[in-house]
Amino acid sequence: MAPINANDINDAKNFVPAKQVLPEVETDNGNGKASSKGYSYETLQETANFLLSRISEIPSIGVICGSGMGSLAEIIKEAVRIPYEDIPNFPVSTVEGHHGQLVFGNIGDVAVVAMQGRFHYYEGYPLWKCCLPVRVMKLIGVKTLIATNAAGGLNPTYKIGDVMIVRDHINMMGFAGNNPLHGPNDERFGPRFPPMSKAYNYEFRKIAKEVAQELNMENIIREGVYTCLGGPNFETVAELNMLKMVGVDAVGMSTVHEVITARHCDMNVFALSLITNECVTSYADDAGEANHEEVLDVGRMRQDILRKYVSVLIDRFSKIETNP
Ligand SMILES: O=P(O)(O)O[C@H]1O[C@H](CO)[C@@H](O)[C@H]1O
Ligand SMILES: Nc1nc2[nH]cnc2c(=O)[nH]1
Repeated sequence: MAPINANDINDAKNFVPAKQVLPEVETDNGNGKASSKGYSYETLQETANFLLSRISEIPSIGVICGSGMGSLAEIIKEAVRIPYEDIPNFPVSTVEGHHGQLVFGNIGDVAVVAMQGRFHYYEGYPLWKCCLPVRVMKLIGVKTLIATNAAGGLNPTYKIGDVMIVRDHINMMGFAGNNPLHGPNDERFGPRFPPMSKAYNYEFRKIAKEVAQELNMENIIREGVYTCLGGPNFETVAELNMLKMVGVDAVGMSTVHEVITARHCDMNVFALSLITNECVTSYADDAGEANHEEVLDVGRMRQDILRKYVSVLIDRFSKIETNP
C-alpha cells in the first residue's frame, strides 16, 4: 500500500462536496423507530399559499420530470420558475439530472406545474418528504398527477428508449413497512386505509395508447408493472431475477410513493417509465452494467418525442371528466 503523504491529507481536508446543501436525514424519534410524523396540513397549506401568491392561474395538472427528463418542463409557456430553495418547507434536489425548481405555466391551453427534479429516498429523505410536493400540488388545486421516471427494463421484450405506460406497481419498500403514509393520518388529506387497486387511471391509460398510435409510437409504447427499490445502488442479478419472477417489467427508485400519496388525496394518476437501460439478468462476462450517465443520455435522446407525447396527453387528459 502507498504511504499516506501530507498532500493527501490536505486534499482530504479541502474536499468540498458537490452539493453544499444536503438534506437532513430521517432521525430516530427516541423509540427506535424512524420519525414519520411529516408536516402538518397547516404547514403544507403555508407552502401552498406561498406558491399561490406567486402565480396567476391555478394548475390542474402536475408533472414530475424523471431523471434526464427535465426538458419536459421546457415546453411550458409563460413560465414562472421557483427554485426549491425559495419555497418554504421544501426539500432541495441533490441528484444530477434533477434541476430543483417548480415551473408553473401553460402547455397548450392547460395550466400546469412541473417538478424539474424530484426527491428520492436514497438522498436521505424519508418517503413522506419525498412526496411532500404531491400534497402541496393537491393543496394548490392540482387534480391530476403525471409522474415520469427513468427505469431499467426487466421485461425481456423491452428495448432501451421504449416508453412504458405504468399499469400498476409493486410497492417493494412498502412490503418492509416503509410507506409515505406511515404515521398519523390526517383525514383532510385522505383516508387511513386508501385502496390502490385502481391507482393508475384506466381512462388515461386508454387515451395514452390511442395517442401513441396517432403519433406513430406503437413500436416503442409498452404497458407494464413498475417497482421502486430504495437505491442508490442498481440491482444485483439475483434481485432482478426475483423481481422478474413476480411480474415486474421495469425497475426504478421513485414514483410508487408519489402515486400512493396522490391517490391518498384523491388525485387522478398517470405514470410513464422511460426504459433507459436493460436490466442485467445473467452472469455472463460480457453483460453490461447499469450507470446513471446512460440513464441521462437516453433521457436526452428521447426528449423530443416525450415532449410531444406529454403535451398531447395533457391536452387530452384535460378534456375528460374522469373518476380516479
Ligand atoms: O426515478 P427517476 O427520478 O426518474 O430516476 C431513476 O434514475 C436514477 C438512477 O439512474 C434513479 O434516481 C432512478 O429512480
Ligand atoms: N433501480 C433502478 N433504477 C433505475 N433507474 C434507471 N435505471 C434503473 C435500474 O436499472 N434500476
